[in-house]
Amino acid sequence: MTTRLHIVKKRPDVKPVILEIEGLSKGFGTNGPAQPRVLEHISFSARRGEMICILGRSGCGKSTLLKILAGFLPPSSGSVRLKGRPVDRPGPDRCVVFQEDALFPWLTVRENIAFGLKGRGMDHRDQQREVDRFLSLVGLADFEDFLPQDISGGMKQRVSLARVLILQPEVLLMDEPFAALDAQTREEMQNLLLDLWERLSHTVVFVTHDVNEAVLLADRIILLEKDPGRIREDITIDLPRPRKKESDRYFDHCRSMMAKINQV
Ligand SMILES: Nc1ncnc2c1ncn2[C@@H]1O[C@H](COP(=O)(O)OP(=O)(O)OP(=O)(O)O)[C@@H](O)[C@H]1O
Repeated sequence: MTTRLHIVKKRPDVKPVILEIEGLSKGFGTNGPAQPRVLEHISFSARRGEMICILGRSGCGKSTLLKILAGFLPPSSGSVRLKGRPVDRPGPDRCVVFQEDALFPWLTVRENIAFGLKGRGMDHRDQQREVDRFLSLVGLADFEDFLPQDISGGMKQRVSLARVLILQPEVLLMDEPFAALDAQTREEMQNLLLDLWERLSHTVVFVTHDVNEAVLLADRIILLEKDPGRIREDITIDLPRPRKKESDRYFDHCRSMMAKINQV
């Protein structure tokens, strides 16, 4: 008797699309025919758990795009949908981290992280357990009683990350969150973000004008050109993780991306 071996090819682990941006344009002011559009015909989508970097020169509309995704600004035309639902206002399924920290100065590190959980109907003990988990995830367990004024810029950004991730958003929106930090702290924060992203599997849209940062972080880089802000290229970064900044492949990707950004 002969036995047949059926080799079943495993399907690649393709995650569902959760964020869809379609035909999005944005102008400010009167929007008359003479009014230039800041963003034009922006369309892309993000799969669950993807890390997407929006890369472009200053003034190309990166922050405007992020504010529209957050629901802080309406688009002039086009649509944003999250899990099929239109995004037309801020919501708990999207959280934003900005460059400048937005912590409550009168609350301790612990209270800042716990703040968003209030009113969510969570049992007090579960809340405290969750805060402990996030304090430890961002390495601030020993600083829980400190006020923001008594911790460094990098630590403030750790609190900012913890206080939004504890809310378990579908999408984390980040607008040049580490741009104001010194080089070493910035690298620590990039590694922390990657570590948290791998553990928590949220989708990230990260705005930056720093090519090295984009190549380090992104599954895909969406390169924007300016006047008007349009997608020049949607580039998959196929470098294995963890990425090593000293590797030849990382350096080659940065160089090629630098050449692309120099053309926009
Ligand atoms: N509320 C507003 N009213 C009018 N114009 C605006 C407004 N917000 C942004 N703009 C204009 O839109 C353009 C894009 O701004 P945006 O901040 O989105 O760019 P950016 O790529 O994030 O720049 P940067 O990297 O310098 O932060 C700029 O010309 C800016 O002046």
